[in-house]
Amino acid sequence: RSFSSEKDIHKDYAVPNPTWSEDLRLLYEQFMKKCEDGSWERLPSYRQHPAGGCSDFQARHLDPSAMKELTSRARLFTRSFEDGLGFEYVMFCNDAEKRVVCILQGGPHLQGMPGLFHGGAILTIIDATAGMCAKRIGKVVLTANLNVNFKRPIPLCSVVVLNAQLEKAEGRKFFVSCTVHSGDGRTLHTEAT
Ligand SMILES: CCCCCC/C=C\CCCCCCCC(=O)SCCNC(=O)CCNC(=O)[C@H](O)C(C)(C)COP(=O)(O)OP(=O)(O)OC[C@H]1O[C@@H](n2cnc3c(N)ncnc32)[C@H](O)[C@@H]1OP(=O)(O)O
Repeated sequence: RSFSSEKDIHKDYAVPNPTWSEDLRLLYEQFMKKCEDGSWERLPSYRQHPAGGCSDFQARHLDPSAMKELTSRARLFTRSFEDGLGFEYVMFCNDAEKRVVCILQGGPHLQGMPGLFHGGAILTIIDATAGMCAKRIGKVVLTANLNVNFKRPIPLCSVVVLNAQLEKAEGRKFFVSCTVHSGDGRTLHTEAT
């Protein structure tokens, strides 16, 4: 049985839904404004992304017969929650500045310590944002190394802003830094490379 209907799999989830808080909506509108002159671009997001450009990689790492069966059931991890319960987010990229920003509201199913965002969930969205920043340049990217400093806990269901910046490219290696700030920009919660 597939986990999602065809309709859900092909829906773009990087748009507001009724579970979004006022804070997330406001940030979304601010970034959509920045997209108007073409410097920033909103990145659509699906439960299953097409494997375009990955076929060589898949052939090298995956068993083709298992792959066929898996494909119908697979979902992007960050899009595998019901609306409002997990990661509610939208990414925006600025290719000239080699930056990707992710605005995120972490839902109640991402709890670690009571009332706080789970550290693994924070790492997940950092990995996805920094990975997307590298993927704007590389075709297929894998994380080789992820260093993180958790500076201040993130209250569950609050809104945060991730800022990923490509620092340098060395052959096929990309070095990306990423910070997580509170929605109002006052608190640095996490920094990673
Ligand atoms: C088109 C599809 C769209 C899909 C939907 C889009 C949605 C999101 C967008 C992207 C988001 C992605 C974010 C998620 C990314 C992940 O989490 S991937 C999963 C976790 N990672 C892995 O499973 C990787 C496992 N590791 C490997 O496969 C390999 O180790 C490697 C590929 C990383 C490297 O191996 P290899 O290719 O054999 O290279 P090496 O010769 O070993 O090394 C090359 C250079 O890299 C340096 N290096 C290797 N490992 C590390 C490390 N851990 N730390 C630092 N540096 C490392 C190594 O020293 C070599 O450097 P030099 O060339 O010698 O300078």
